[in-house]
Amino acid sequence: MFTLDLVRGIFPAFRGYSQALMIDELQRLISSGDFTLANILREAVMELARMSCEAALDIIATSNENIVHNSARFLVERKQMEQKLRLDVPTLSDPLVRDLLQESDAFVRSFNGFSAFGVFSPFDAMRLLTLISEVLTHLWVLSSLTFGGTPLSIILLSITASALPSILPWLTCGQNTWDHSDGQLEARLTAKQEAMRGLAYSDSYRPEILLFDLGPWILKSWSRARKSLLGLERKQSGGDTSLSSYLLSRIYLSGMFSTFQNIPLLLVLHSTSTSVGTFTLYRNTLQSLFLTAETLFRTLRMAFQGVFLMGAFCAASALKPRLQPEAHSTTSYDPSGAGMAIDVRNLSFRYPESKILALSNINLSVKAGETLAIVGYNGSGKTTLVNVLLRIYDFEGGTLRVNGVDIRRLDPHDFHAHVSAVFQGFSKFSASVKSNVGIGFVPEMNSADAIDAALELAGAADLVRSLPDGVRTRLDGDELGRSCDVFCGDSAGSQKLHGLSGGEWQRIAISRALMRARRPEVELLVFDEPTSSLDAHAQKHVFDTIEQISRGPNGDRTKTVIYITHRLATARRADKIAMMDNGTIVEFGTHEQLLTRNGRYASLYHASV
Ligand SMILES: Nc1ncnc2c1ncn2[C@@H]1O[C@H](COP(=O)(O)OP(=O)(O)OP(=O)(O)O)[C@@H](O)[C@H]1O
Repeated sequence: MFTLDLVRGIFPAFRGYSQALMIDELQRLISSGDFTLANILREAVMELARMSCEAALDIIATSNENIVHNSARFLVERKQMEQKLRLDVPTLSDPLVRDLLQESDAFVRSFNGFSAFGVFSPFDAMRLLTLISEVLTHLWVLSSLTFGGTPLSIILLSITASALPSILPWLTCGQNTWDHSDGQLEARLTAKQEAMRGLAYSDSYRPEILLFDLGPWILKSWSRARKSLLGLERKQSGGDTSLSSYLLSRIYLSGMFSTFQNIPLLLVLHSTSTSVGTFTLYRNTLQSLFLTAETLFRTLRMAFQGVFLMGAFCAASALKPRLQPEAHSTTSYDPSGAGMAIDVRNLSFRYPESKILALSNINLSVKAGETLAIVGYNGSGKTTLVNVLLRIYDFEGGTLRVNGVDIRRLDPHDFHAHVSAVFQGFSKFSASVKSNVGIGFVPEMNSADAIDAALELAGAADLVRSLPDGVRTRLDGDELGRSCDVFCGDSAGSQKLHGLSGGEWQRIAISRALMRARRPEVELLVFDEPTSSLDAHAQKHVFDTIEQISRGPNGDRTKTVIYITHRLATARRADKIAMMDNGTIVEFGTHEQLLTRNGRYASLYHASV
């Protein structure tokens, strides 16, 4: 590629030189009176042959460059996506990391084309080579002409004529020559690719992406759309057209006609000894030199920015997720078969850039298979606590042990494989019911039986049956999901998005959690206000289901369950209750113990029943 790019830089000067020879030949034919159509045709055929050779070389260089460029683009973009999906919430909360990722993203996007986004990609460095070799050959041609005795008047006339066109582009706007064929497919692929990128970059979806381990699936879907899009772009840029039509398009017929435009001039000057070919070559070379030098200067300026952004990309690639333990201290989750035992001592937590602790002095102990209800006033820290327990956030002080092991020694991916949850701000994707539920357990995402079973357990089966297309009905999701179809295979044409009520969405989210909650390896189920929008019947159904799936075939508890609720009549079903206030657990015990204590829980309970 380096060699081809260097050689391509010589083409323009060579082209000008060849055309000058042709003009000189025409001048000689006219001067000598040997001016026949056959001779003219012979010259034209020779020029055509030269142009064909140049075009053939150009085709090889362009297609070679396209292949290398597209592969590099894909690899760099994929690495960026991979990196983004690997990073956890604490890492992404760091403003320095965010800045670094933004610069790294600018570097990745610079691969989309020369000077796109005003930045410089490594491929522009290749063009730098072409530009340098072009400038050098033009200079060489000019010096050989100048020292070959070209009259001063011709030099001055040439400089004036050459400077004008290089000023003109500043006064005019570029034309958009984008080909809109395949526009629909391109729009769909772009939407899919951007939606997947949106998912990877979204903060609001991140808890579910981490918990349900959606990273590999997002990366795969993005890769598929990206690859197709790159193929389409190649087709649009002429990469897939037939060789003959491409060859014709690369032959500069206009250049050839401009040669013939000189014929009247030749007729006027046929008696003088001045070579019109030399004059044309001089004028064209100067003109090209001006334009190339201008581009070279612009490209060099961008090179500095490019180097800086490449540094950011390398630094971002080396970032390590903060929750990832060091390899030497990592241990794997040891399932108890009876649920997850959780022990929290003096735990504290602070949101990034916050001065006050959101959680302080948290102490609680839940035995394997027990049910814990977390209750308390708004803003008391309930959601924050479960997010720390779910390893979405790291804690600042204290200890958190699961099955007797320090949670900081567990790989978050390993830990999350044993957990299922419904988050308070669960994601609402503008996608089919099937996809919205299926992402709860990606390996069974396409299993109709698994999805039906999850819907049945969550009490959402009747709701889905009443939808126009059953599980294939596309739902009207939240902001990101609404802007485009985020799931591969969901693009059922222009099917209208179907809206759901808050309670109906909640059932979908519960079904999503139940996709994996039933699995034997899952030992902890967390529900953050799972039934806040459900009617009394639906609420009972959900809690009966949770009770049912948390027990094995012989009725023994096999999963620990934690749920947040404002309905204290529901909380009393739990083995233990944690009453939270102002970021800490102020009361902890069974329903009866807390009532006997006649504290804050008792007063809240009496107020609610
Ligand atoms: N991302 C955040 N950054 C900074 N502070 C936050 C953030 N999220 C929550 N907080 C603060 O942490 C405290 C606890 O919030 P949390 O959502 O855990 O309360 P909660 O008990 O779940 O409330 P609710 O019952 O209303 O759901 C609140 O004061 C809240 O403002």
